[in-house]
Amino acid sequence: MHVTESPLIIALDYPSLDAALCMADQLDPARCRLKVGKELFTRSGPAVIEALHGRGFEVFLDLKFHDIPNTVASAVEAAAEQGVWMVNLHASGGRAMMEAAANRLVQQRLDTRLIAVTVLTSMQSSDLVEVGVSSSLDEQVSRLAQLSKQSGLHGVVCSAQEATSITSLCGEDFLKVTPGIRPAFAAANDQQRIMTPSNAIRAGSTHLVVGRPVTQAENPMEALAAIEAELGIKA
Ligand SMILES: O=C(O)c1cc(=O)[nH]c(=O)n1[C@@H]1O[C@H](COP(=O)(O)O)[C@@H](O)[C@H]1O
Repeated sequence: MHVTESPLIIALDYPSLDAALCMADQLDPARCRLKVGKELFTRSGPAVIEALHGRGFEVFLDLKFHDIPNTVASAVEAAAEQGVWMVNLHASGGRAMMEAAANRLVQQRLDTRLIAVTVLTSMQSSDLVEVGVSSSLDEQVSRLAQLSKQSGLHGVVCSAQEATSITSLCGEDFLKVTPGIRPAFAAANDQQRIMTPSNAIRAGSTHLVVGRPVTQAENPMEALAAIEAELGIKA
């Protein structure tokens, strides 16, 4: 497996193994990590993880688990046994769920990073009100980040807009994995809390998740190169 210095994680949000591997084959494990999400994993299963590992990529398995503690701990264990670099769950599942999952990785000596989604980057304040959360969006993200840290997780998924405050609350080493990354040339799509790649790094994001700005670009490799240039990464 190649361990890259790049903060970039490319989201392989494709409907088939073939389409995902077609993109992976244009990419280089020295340049980025890859994220496998719900659609691709539901269609292709663990075969996609194996195929990406075989090409030298570190993989973030993004299935955002949210269930009772024993179920989530067992699912996280199953993901980690496939050798993935990172796996995630929803922090709103609570302390007992997160502790069970984190403890399971320690007990089984599994070296996979476990991170928690705070508030989805597709949500804004009014969406939180609608689901009965009365605190502000920033307060909710901070609360869930601190709970994730106390529960033994390695970091969180948040928007880059919250990365600075999470660093001051949870420390530099606490991972801030930020989707909603939108270079100036890209459309926001369904993302609400967005930031450019360079501003996200300046704000303290440790990893940037980029999907459609690269995968749906007319020329994906040119789009990736533009993001790398913005970040000062030499090709
Ligand atoms: O956990 C995630 O990866 C995630 C959390 C979140 O709050 N927002 C979010 O967009 N994501 C994922 O990050 C990716 C973003 O893709 P684009 O919006 O196409 O760049 C998608 O695969 C989402 O499933």
